[in-house]
Amino acid sequence: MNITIDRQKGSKTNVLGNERHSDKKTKISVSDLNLFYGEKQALYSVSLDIKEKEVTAFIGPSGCGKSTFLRTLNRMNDLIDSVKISGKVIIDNENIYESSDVIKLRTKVGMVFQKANLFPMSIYDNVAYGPRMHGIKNKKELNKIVEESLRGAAIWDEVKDRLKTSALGLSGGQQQRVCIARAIAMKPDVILMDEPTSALDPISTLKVEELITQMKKDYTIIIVTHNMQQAARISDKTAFFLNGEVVEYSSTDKLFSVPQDKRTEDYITGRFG
Ligand SMILES: Nc1ncnc2c1ncn2[C@@H]1O[C@H](COP(=O)(O)OP(=O)(O)OP(=O)(O)O)[C@@H](O)[C@H]1O
Repeated sequence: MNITIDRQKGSKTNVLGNERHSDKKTKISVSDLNLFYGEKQALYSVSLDIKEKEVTAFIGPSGCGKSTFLRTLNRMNDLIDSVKISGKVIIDNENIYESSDVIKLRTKVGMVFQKANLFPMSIYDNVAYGPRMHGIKNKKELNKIVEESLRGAAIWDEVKDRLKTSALGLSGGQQQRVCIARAIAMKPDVILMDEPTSALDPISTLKVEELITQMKKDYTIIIVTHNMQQAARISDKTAFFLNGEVVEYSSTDKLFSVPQDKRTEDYITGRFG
């Protein structure tokens, strides 16, 4: 496969991968992270830093640990009994595995899944759900959060006249943007996205990609994708995973134009995976 780097406006790196804006703060620092499902090791000594207000993409063949790693960043793997984790994940100077406040963590680090998973309720109630659970009852305040979140997810104009109708009546692409609005409503710093466009048609995919590019001015975004063109289009940094290890991690331009590792080159040129 030939990867053409078709960067959208706002690219922060040049072709050689030299950062033009290297002043960004590290938001997440992962060191020596190992993860086991029972006896089976799924992540091997993963260490990487993620900068704030950038888009970071994880690519790699099926089963290489991308989603597992993504889920370590807001402790979603805690929900699986057999999981054992060692190593550190530091977000804003705090090791998230040493803090007991998982609810606070998942508010700060929101998540959008592969398939839109809206509740069978109105568009309004879907977006207001999280804030209500956090005790916000004031109607005016909720209206403001719902509008701001839907605007932030670039779907306000499409749904503003049908906020009280079922969210499940929207198209798949619209539903996915409402899911993004639902994540935004919790005012996170970081949004994890696990293959958010894999169930969408090309036009909806493009809308979500444009949205991600706009959102990075406010959020740190980490996306798992099978689509290398997508990683090339929207991410600032890319990590290539293989068999539970990070083989290569660099600016997206550099990784796709001058990969340093033969395995990365083989993968991005379609020799395997
Ligand atoms: N809940 C689980 N219990 C046991 N093993 C699991 C579980 N989830 C994932 N695994 C295993 O861990 C490894 C990594 O899986 P993971 O889903 O993280 O890979 P991935 O790169 O995201 O794959 P894909 O691209 O197909 O989604 C695989 O071998 C998988 O079978």
